[in-house]
Amino acid sequence: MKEFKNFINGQFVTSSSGKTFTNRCPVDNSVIGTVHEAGQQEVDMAVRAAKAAMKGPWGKMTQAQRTALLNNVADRINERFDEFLEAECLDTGKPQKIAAHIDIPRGAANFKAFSETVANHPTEAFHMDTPDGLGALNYGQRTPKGVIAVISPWNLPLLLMTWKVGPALACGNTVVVKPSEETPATATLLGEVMNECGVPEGVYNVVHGFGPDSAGAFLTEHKDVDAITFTGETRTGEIIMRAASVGLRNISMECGGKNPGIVFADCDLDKAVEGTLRSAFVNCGQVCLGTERVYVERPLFDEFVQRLKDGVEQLKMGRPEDPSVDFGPLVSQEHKDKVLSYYKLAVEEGATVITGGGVPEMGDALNAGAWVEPTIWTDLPDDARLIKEEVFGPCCHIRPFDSEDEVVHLANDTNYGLSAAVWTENSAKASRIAEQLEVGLVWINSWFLRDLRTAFGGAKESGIGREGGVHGLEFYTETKNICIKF
Ligand SMILES: NC(=O)c1ccc[n+]([C@@H]2O[C@H](COP(=O)([O-])OP(=O)(O)OC[C@H]3O[C@@H](n4cnc5c(N)ncnc54)[C@H](O)[C@@H]3O)[C@@H](O)[C@H]2O)c1
Ligand SMILES: O=C/C=C/C=C(\O)C(=O)O
Repeated sequence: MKEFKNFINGQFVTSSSGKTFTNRCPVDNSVIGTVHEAGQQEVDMAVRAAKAAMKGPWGKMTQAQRTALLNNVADRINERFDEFLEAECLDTGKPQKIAAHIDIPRGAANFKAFSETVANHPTEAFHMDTPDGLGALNYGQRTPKGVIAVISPWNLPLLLMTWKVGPALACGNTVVVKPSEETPATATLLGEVMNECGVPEGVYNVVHGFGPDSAGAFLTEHKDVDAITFTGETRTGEIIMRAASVGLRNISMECGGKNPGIVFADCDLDKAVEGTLRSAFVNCGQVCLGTERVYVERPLFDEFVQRLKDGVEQLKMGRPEDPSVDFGPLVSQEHKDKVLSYYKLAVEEGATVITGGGVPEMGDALNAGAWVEPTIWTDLPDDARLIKEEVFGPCCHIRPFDSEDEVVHLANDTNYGLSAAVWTENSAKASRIAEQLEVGLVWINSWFLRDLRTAFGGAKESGIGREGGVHGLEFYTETKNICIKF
């Protein structure tokens, strides 16, 4: 039985209120351990420690010293790779094969990439004329914002948390992280790594708990938090924006999606099927960038539906440690109930179920887990709730289209605007479509291919702001203009 404590000022601390909650593994609903819930007192301690650390050794380090420390953190994550892998897969139930390829390596890489960005991006400089003819020089200086609150979700816990902690620390800030209550393990383990690498106390803090009336709300409402970076549901983002409005604190929001996949008849069909299989079903469909609406040009429609169905029916479900397994459970019983309610709704709204639609028979021990079948539907009307709302499960709806204009209209007919995948061998058409899509990210003939130097974020209700590369620097630093009169 494990214990997950808060990590504050370099120490693992229990909750002064004595409040705890149970962390369960969604594979079989077994108990992993007990999590110590942070109350107002622990959140105050964490923010105080983070604020003090800005004035301590961390605040006085050179960029090169900080970079060296963050590189050590990345290396240490890789040295303790198997522990991170096991912790992440117990919390989420995801196959180790996937986490070993995506979550843990990116968790480490996030600590390396942004030090390079900080070192290699200049600030602006402008010479200006003045009436006396002598002129003046303006130049920009980036300074850390201070204490950054990081609120992260459960679907890619280490990856999405370090995607924020990496640049925040590379820019010289300190952080207080509130990981999802579903996945406390890797954020806690990272506390050990920070200590092992000699990251000064108070630079990285973790408070465990829930959203409302718990650590999430206490942290985002805290007046000494200077900026908040959030990944999660759009409705949660709205609540956090309200909290951030007090004291005009800056926010970065990476929220939900209802992402289209657009498959033209001139695509490379093998690649389009394989790519859509990944984009709709990897991580049990729990990826914000995942495809939940697939539009296929009519001549290819029947063949594509059949090929995707065949692919889905070959996915192997099972325990995370089995190397042949591609498909795990959802993250929790609660999320399973939500996804199954959408499976029921789809049928009520008139869907034809091409495959799946229910709960798989997994055998005795696993039947208590959060398993659902990967599911494909066709024939839903464009205004169905299932076409409008994010399910965040292993499912997609496939609909035929006849023209470029029609598919652009269908793809954009949503409140969300995170990402899209376009499949065609005609690059002029691909660019034409990509430029018309109201999203933050378009992949052409690929999906979730990430270059950390590029802008990442969503349009419409999928988010506010961009992180990644220099865009992250804009959020994690305050740019000061210094004007020197000659
Ligand atoms: N755009 C992206 O980059 C991206 C990436 C991953 C996930 N997501 C989105 O995240 C969602 C799934 O994650 P989730 O269910 O963990 O999201 P969620 O919004 O329920 O929770 C996210 C985090 O916010 C915290 N939280 C909840 N209420 C809060 C409150 N009132 N104040 C402060 N904190 C609060 C939670 O405890 C958790 O740590 C999906 O909508 C998905 O699309 C988006
Ligand atoms: O579930 C959402 C995945 C988000 C991925 C990233 O933020 C990233 O790759 O940096």
